[in-house]
Amino acid sequence: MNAAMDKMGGAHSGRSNANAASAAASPVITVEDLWLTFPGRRAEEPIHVLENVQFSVRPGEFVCIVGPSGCGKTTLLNVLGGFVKQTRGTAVVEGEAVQGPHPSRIFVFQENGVFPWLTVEDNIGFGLLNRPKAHREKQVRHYTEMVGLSGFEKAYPRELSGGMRQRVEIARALAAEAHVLYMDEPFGALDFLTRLKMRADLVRIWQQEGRTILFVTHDIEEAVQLADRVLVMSKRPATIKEEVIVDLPRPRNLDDARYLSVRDRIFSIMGMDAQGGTTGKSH
Ligand SMILES: Nc1ncnc2c1ncn2[C@@H]1O[C@H](COP(=O)(O)OP(=O)(O)OP(=O)(O)O)[C@@H](O)[C@H]1O
Repeated sequence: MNAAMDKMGGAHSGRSNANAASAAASPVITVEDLWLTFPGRRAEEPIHVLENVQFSVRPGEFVCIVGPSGCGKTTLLNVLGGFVKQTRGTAVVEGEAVQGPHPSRIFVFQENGVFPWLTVEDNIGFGLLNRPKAHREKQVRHYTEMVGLSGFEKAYPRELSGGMRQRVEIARALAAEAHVLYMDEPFGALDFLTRLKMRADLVRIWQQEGRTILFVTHDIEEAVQLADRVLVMSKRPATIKEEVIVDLPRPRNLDDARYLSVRDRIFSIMGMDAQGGTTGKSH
């Protein structure tokens, strides 16, 4: 067991009973000694993106990944989703080494994930086309309501706001019974108020559903608002520099001194202050 894994073990102490139960279960995601280099095109040098990345995620956990722009956050999700093959190391999801995309692991991207030619209900039911009609309809009704889109079932994406389109994507992922949701800056294109609302709604939905979420964001405040645990990546070639447990009750109060303290700790790990300035040191 390496130092990063050791830290994870130590971090479990003092967590709630529910989290303690989750901690006892086998991890749903295990990444060990993961390296990835993209070959250089023509005369370009190869790009070393990931270096000795290791972490694990327990069932039902909400884990955020933050790190400097371009460090490899999306690439890491792409490896876990089976879209990109690592150069070395292992990525195991639900007990199986990742070999390629899998229907029970679903991506929610920043935008343009919904099918513009399908209505809201057909988008949400898309992952259930091979299931009996009655089951599909029940799931679609349930998740349409859960994400607050009742009344918009027959609307097309062009008739919806950006936040509503993201709700369709989230509902589609949940309806398809994805065990693991990979979310890559899903709220990055939304305005500030919509983003705040979407975060609160996502936490509520996650609490009801108990799915495992791995969520990439640039936004440290967003990570601290959402996550059980934040993995802080270093600059490229990226590794997990540190992981920070966010042991705060939900919904989280953004003025709470404990929230601000966790947030500032992550800024400090990244060598920044909360105003976006650099501190000149990172640990
Ligand atoms: N398919 C690819 N081929 C070659 N290089 C790639 C490929 N995909 C990503 N890269 C490079 O890998 C590095 C990491 O990219 P990635 O998109 O994973 O970073 P990121 O941390 O998600 O960035 P951001 O925070 O800006 O979204 C970048 O230098 C990028 O140019």
